[in-house]
Amino acid sequence: MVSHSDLSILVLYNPACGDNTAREFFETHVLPRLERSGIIPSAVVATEGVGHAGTVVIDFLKQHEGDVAIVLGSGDGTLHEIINALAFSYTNTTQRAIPFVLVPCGTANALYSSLFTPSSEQDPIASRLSSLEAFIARSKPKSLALACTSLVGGTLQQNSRTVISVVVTSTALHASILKDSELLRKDIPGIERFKVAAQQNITRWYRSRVRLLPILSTGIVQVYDADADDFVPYQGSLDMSASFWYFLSTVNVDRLEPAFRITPLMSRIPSQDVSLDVVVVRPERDPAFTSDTPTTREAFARKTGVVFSGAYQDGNHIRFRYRQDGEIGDYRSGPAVVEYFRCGGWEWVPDEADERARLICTDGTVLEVAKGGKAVCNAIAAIPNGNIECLVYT
Ligand SMILES: Nc1ncnc2c1ncn2[C@@H]1O[C@H](COP(=O)(O)OP(=O)(O)OP(=O)(O)O)[C@@H](O)[C@H]1O
Repeated sequence: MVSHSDLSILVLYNPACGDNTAREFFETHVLPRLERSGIIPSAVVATEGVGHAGTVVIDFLKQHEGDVAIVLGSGDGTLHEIINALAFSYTNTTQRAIPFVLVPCGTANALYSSLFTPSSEQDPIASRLSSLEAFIARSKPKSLALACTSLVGGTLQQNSRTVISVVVTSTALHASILKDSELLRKDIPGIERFKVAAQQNITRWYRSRVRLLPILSTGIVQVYDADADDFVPYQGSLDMSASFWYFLSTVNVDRLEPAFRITPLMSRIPSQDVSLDVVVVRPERDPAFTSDTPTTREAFARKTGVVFSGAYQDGNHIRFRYRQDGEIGDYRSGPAVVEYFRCGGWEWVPDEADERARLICTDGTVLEVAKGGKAVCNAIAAIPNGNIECLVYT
């Protein structure tokens, strides 16, 4: 195992993330803790704006060709920026492993709160230093899975691009929430803004064609079976042409906020393969559905509060089923409200007439599929450029 003195350590924090206290937290807790352990960073840098984190990391890697570690004080967005800079702005010819020490300083910190389950009993400062303590104790870092999404086809050339996410890739309601919540950031800096944006979008449905892609190593798509309380091979059609209320996939995380456990099986039944967990809500599966009208959508929206409540109750929403009259609850039988898949990837082909269906969220950044185009998302184990493996101390 590499000792700390053989590592080049970059300490990097985003002073503008979350509630703007990363600098203070690093000066008061992180840097003194490293010093007390005799660990001397090669550089300590505060990011200066959008994109800066990626530049700093690439410069650091060019200057330090041996083993490195990055102590990162930020939210998920800064990690996302770094990974995308490594994928698309870094010329790399050798295989490299880049371990991150995460210090949660952002708004939601989905990755950190998935890796270190939050507990109200824990000291609030110590609870933010768990990855740092694992690094100091020289624990073995764990590999991060990635999701690679390409926006392809369509007429707008400038929209053809590829993005890598480390937390979430979504369309439908979640992408709408992220788009609208950015406009609320100034007035509502905390995670409350996601709830406000959810209310603004709760009655929307998104028309699209979807194809679920099998896990490469097994050739199958799995679906959660509430009776078995386990994944089983999915026997339904991998192609869906439908209205979607929710369509969201994650890698690495079982929650998007400390208490919002949207893909709980990510941690409860860890995947042995390179895969994504996908949660889908198709309103037309509701036994009470007859036709798509504004009234139907409003009635459905009134019921969906239960789905979100379930996600906040330790991810219980994945057990919910429809009663014959369309009521949603933890019933013993009936169609699943949330379809929960584990697969190798997915394709999303938005209906050309449905503008909002073209939104794709990758780790909080909202992109748009060109009219007539599609998004293709695949789980990958490492950044393809030079095969860079990203790891995290846990
Ligand atoms: N000095 C800076 N001033 C303003 N913005 C910055 C600065 N440094 C970095 N940024 C930008 O801040 C954005 C938000 O950072 P980050 O995602 O880490 O925090 P967050 O949004 O508060 O948390 P989370 O992603 O967990 O919700 C990033 O997109 C990054 O480009």
